[in-house]
Amino acid sequence: MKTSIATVSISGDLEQKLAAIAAAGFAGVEIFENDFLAFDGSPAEVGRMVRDHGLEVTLFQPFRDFEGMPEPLRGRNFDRAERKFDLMQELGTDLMLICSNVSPVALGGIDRIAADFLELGERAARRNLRVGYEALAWGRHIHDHRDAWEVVRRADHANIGLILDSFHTLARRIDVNSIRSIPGDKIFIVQLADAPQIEMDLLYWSRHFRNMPGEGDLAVIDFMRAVAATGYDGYLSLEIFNDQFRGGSPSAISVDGHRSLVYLMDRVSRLEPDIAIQVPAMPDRARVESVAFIEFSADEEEGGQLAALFSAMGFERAAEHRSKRVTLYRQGGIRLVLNTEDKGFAASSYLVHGATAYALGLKVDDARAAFERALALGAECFEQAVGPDEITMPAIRGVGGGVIYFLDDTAGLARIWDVEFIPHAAVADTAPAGLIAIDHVAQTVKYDEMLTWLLFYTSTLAAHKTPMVDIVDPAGLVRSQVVENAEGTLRVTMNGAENRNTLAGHFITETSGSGIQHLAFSTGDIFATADALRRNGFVTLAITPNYYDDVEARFGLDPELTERLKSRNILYDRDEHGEYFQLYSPTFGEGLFFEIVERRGYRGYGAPNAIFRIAALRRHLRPAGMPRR
Ligand SMILES: O=C(O)c1ccc(O)c(O)c1
Ligand SMILES: [Mg+2]
Repeated sequence: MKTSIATVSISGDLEQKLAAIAAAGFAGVEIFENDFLAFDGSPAEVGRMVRDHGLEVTLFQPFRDFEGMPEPLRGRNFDRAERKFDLMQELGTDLMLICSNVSPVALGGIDRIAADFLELGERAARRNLRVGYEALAWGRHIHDHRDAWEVVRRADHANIGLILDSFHTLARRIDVNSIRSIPGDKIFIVQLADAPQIEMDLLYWSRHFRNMPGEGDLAVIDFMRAVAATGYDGYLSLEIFNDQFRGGSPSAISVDGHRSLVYLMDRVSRLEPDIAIQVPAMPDRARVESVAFIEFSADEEEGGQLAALFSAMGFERAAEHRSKRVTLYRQGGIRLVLNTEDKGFAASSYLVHGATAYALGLKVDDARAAFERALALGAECFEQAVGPDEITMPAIRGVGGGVIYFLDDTAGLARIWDVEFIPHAAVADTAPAGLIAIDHVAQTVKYDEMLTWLLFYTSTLAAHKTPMVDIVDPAGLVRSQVVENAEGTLRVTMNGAENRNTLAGHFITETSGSGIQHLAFSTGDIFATADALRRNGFVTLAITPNYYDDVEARFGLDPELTERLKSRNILYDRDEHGEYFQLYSPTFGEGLFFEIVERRGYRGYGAPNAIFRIAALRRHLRPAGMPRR
């Protein structure tokens, strides 16, 4: 498969853009005229720069307001096109993109437009150039790829073809199956973009909110299936107008872009196995069976505090690592690993981020396959020296530089706990609290990394994302989106912080980056759990009495239930599937905390309660500017 990206999709000057695009693995680049105009060098120099990076110029664009014009504008447009043909020849590309005319004086008329393209085709042919016609969703007369195709068909010239752009087709909800009857060789290039589903003016939506395939809500897979069915096997070119990307990291955005194309085509080739496009072979998305463990890094002192907290939550100190200062805590199906080594990755993570949950172990159907797929999608492999009796778990780097380990039932990996750890003779300092499993892992990320990690998870693991919700923090909005699988065995909530004053923003600032901010454990009986926790000396986050008045009124709760909730600081929510109960620990360190939930059919995450628990959690934070500990 041949991948390309338009220079407008990323930030930086032309040199920075090309370097990032090449490093991410693209083969081609669309040169946007403005990037060229702003560059202090000749077209030939730009062409050389592109080729020096091992890239090809896939097209030059955009040429605007060409077709269906009255004289003398029509004549001038041909002169203008000839000038750009000169430039293209110097640049070293044979394809020009003409987007449909938006001028109020454009005359329209499909045969008039076709005649203009026939004449331009003749001129292009003299120079061995080609021209592709793209219907902008807001074009004056042509705003549907079916009409653009009719123009191309009537022009009937070898050097005139069609350019498809998923945004324009999908934004207008045009039936993508209409693409299946277009001959593949008349499609000169395919541009791809996704976008979040928001109701707004088409032009504004397109120019500011496009994102990478798989990052938005449009049916880009269906679009691409239809394109693939035509036999098309040319470039797949990202054209992403996005305000955030324009200001983002050129390399990170390029890596996301490349991943999005590989992932898209992986999905398409599984649905349409006979397509002409060659798609890299890789294992299918990994099925997550459970969150097998969470590993914390800390020094001795904070490690002791965390251990006390685990103990208060009813965890049993189950085993010690044979050779390292690593302790395994267990309760129900939950494993927490506390690493207080002063060497190795955990120690360096502690130095940089403080006491955090730096690693996530996922039990998948096939750990090797999950690892291979992640690498094929551009994930960074994680390796560190293992001791003589230790097992190497396949691992990659995840959010905030943390680690994701893959485990499975194969003999080598399933035995890890027995091989590496020595069990304790029952040392339960406290009574179990009925915790069963990890309900969800909550990661806090910088807002402009949200799309990166959503794509990372959904492309690697068999999981989907849910719509974004706003979480109201007294100090600002936090955007929250969930990655989960249908079985409910993987639930990762991602909170994107835009400003450092929010609880999430504070966590990012003070721990030097994104990471796991809280863990939610499930229980089958939140009231019994709350009582057990209390007996263990666990301090529950205090919720205001005002909350309970409101919740009782809002849901029409039995006052007796309200009282049971209130006396235990349990929050309540309900959706069409059932009820939800939550309680929280105060924050530990720079904002790490724990949650305990009981789901009675409920599918959400208690978003309406977030404002109340955030306000309460904030009361425990170290004031800004005060030294750590
Ligand atoms: O927003 C635009 O004007 C514009 C220009 C060229 C394109 O290929 C496109 O999809 C949009
Ligand atoms: Mg386009």
